[in-house]
Amino acid sequence: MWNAGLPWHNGPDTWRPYANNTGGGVMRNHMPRNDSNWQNDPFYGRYNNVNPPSLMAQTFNQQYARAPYAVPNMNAVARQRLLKNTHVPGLKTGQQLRDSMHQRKRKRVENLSKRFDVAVLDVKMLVFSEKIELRWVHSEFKRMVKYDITYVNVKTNEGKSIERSPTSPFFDFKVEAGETYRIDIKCISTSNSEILAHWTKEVRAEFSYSELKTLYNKCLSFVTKKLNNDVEMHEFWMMYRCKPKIYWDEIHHYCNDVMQKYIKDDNGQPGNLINGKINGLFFSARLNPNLTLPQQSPFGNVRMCIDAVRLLHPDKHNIYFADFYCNKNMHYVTIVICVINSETDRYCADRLMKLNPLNNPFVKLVPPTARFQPWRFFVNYSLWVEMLYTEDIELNIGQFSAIQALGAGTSRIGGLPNNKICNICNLYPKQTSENKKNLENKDDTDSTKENVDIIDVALTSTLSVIRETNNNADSDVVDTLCSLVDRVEENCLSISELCQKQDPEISAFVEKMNKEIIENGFINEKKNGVFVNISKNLLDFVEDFERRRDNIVEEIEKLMRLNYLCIHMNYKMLFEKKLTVFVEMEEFVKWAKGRGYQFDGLEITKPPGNCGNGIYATRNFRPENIMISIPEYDMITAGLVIDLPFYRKLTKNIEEKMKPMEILTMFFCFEDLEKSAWSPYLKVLPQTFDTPAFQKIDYNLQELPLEIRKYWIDQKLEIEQITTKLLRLFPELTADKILWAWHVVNTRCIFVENIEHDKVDNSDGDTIAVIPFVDMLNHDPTEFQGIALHEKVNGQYVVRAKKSVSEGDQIFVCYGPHSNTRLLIEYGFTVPGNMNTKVLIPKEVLVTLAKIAEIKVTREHEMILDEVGLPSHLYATDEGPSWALKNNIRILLLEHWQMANSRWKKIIYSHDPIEEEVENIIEEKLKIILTELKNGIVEKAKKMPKTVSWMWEDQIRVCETAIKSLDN
Ligand SMILES: C[S@@+](CC[C@H](N)C(=O)[O-])C[C@H]1O[C@@H](n2cnc3c(N)ncnc32)[C@H](O)[C@@H]1O
Repeated sequence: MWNAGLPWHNGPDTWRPYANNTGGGVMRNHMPRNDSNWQNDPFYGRYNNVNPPSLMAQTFNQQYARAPYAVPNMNAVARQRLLKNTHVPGLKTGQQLRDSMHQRKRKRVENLSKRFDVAVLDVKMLVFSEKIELRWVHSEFKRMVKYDITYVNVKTNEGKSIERSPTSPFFDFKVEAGETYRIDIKCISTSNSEILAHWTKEVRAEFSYSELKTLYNKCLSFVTKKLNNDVEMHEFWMMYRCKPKIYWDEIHHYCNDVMQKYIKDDNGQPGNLINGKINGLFFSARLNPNLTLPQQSPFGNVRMCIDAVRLLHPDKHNIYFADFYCNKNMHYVTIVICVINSETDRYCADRLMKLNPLNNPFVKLVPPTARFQPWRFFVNYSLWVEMLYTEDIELNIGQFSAIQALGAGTSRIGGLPNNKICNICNLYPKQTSENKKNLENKDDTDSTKENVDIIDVALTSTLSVIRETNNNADSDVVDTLCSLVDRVEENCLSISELCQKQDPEISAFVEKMNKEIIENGFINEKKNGVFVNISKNLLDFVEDFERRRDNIVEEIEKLMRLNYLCIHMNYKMLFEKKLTVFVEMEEFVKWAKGRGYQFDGLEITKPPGNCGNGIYATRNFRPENIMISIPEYDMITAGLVIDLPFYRKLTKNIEEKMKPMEILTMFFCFEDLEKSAWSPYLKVLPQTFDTPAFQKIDYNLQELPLEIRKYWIDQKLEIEQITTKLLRLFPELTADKILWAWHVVNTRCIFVENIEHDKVDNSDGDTIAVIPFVDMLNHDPTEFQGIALHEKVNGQYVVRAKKSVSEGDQIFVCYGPHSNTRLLIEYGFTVPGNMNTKVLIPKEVLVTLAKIAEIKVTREHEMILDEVGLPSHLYATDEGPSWALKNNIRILLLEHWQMANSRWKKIIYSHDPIEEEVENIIEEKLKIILTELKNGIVEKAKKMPKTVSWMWEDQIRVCETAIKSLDN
């Protein structure tokens, strides 16, 4: 039976004491059992550390019985040699390397901060894995300054310097994920070159939260893609960690039997948020398809097993998603396990994606169904789940067994690089993200980077040959060999070396390896054959590579040439587009100033996110200050358009009058991008819109909340009617052009009371205008600082500051107290945490709910409800149900005698406060009504497709807030 009470081994090995193998001790107090009833015995669960028969692994003893030379003693020279050569994560040698790296980094940062003794610039920074955005406050230093920005990759020392004027206090640059950049911004006087202020920082290019979330979603779709969203998981009972014997030796001899966590290496996505940031110990829970523990590991020849519940208990641990990547064949997900409220837990809670331990597709815990039953644990097997436990672990909580090693612990110092080509797990797969770099290196032989992968594959297969060949070999020796192969690999993978065709180096390494084997006396009569085979394989590999290298390189070059062509074209297009956008905006600003628009202290910039352009303050404004002023004659109104010679002529034969919306839509359909007097303005207008109408999404009416249905129907009707009419009047137009023009007007027009015009049909009013520049202001329903008004006395349309505005702020206005559904349908965006969400309760629904709340509703009540005509609305604010809704309930609670002879009017329209007793009943009934309403919406939401379910969830939240306020 697997490790059940039998001694670890009977040999004279000195490291035995830490291996909890004596049959006693806290974790090992089980009795060896051979019965088949283990599943039914609660004592025989995960807590007593005995494994079900399906988990039984071969113990060391079993292996020992078959292979007399398994795990022999290692002589001191060999051990020394191994320590020197082998890179085993967690082993002191590697740790020292990393410690000194960190020390150097700290020193660098300290030195940097000492360099300048001047004011510190206030810089805000957004870090992504592919770019870093900087924005700084230009306030104290008035006009006569410039900003020098330098960024340098601290590893390669490559970087750039650029200069920025005070009107452009922002900059962004592309980065390599995982690389650290030193950024310096200096504010320099242009008159005497004195440095007035300075800011510097070393920043690692790593995932922003949204990037991590995208990676998480990619991982989710990877694990759910199969079998109609069924996640492939198997149960496990133990978590295990395999390492070379020397690793455990070291812990036993030098670390008091405490396995210390160590800094996470560079495995995985280079931009992940854990490499070099948190300490941990990797564990796995993956079993063979027949649920037995694997008998081989690439990480070492001794396996430590720990009861899963020790490392993974929802009361004690939080788990986080940290990474998703692949190395050619296998996809990996990295799950971080933290002791709740530990330092690492706090770090992870701020940066990583927390997983629900009871419900996630990677490592799932199932609570006991009865008392004394143990927790159950499941792990996904469609990808490799790496679990990083972030605390130290005492060796005595584990059980140890010997297994077959397939390697030395890692095949690269610092970790294996991920596969950057894979579309499944890369946010920016190599083909696209490295366009620029590849283009710049077009003729550089570095291009043979692809070679790396081929050689990588070849070496991996060499390793597998070694594994196969030396089935019975001493695993310490195999470890040494593997580490040497790693070193060969590390050397040959240097691209420039490879391209200079320094393959002899590989041969030199192989030779060196052979010498090492002989020097250390590993070879004796018995094993000679095995090692000759191994070295022969390596030599074969080198020769084979030599033979095929030219072909390989030629093939790759062919591919690269093709690739470059595409990359070059794409990059050129992208660059040209960016440049065009920039130039167009400058042209627009010049054009606007030329027409008398005033907007000193403002500039148009693209804010983060997907919201087009926005207006930013480049200086402070006080409340009431005018920020924008536009001559009123420049507002684009229906009256202005219809009087323009071109449109007068165009509409001369049209007898019917056109409405303002139709005229403005016609204007944006016909204005010529190049020849129009508004050309610079037309060029900065958006080409597309995110509204459902523009995206051609047709909602099923029944799936929309009542609150928005009418708005959606009306919008569709308006677009349909305007399209039909404009196509009839101007057959040269297309429906798509009309749709675009209608959107320009609808998303940008502003309420203005226009003077009546005899050629404009103002039967529905004439209150819209498109006002260039002002229409660049984005919406914020709560924090808006701008109030826009037509100041007729001054003949200007102005935007004033409602409150103080600081330099660097984006200026917002409020488009209206719109719910997110309305914002989406009308403007194509939503606002997180929008308090204007509204739940509409139509009269019929209110009456039905009132009856459920045992209110006796009669025809008379309904007639009074109709006559009073108050809407029954709920809003997301926590002030409770609206006065109107309460009043409607009050109406429904009227007694028959109170309604007779219009007596109800005195009650309902009275200014006296409602009596406390009545108020209490109203609230009691409202609570029942709203709870029923909420339950109804919850049921409805369950049936809704994803595209609209958020709308229903918003409605549920509003109901819950109202119910809660009644409770209070
Ligand atoms: C009057 S325009 C504002 C200027 C616009 N951003 C541009 O690039 O021209 C209205 C449009 O701006 C975008 N927008 C405004 N406020 C937004 C916000 N808070 N979030 C996202 N997009 C917003 C929406 O696309 C909306 O249709």
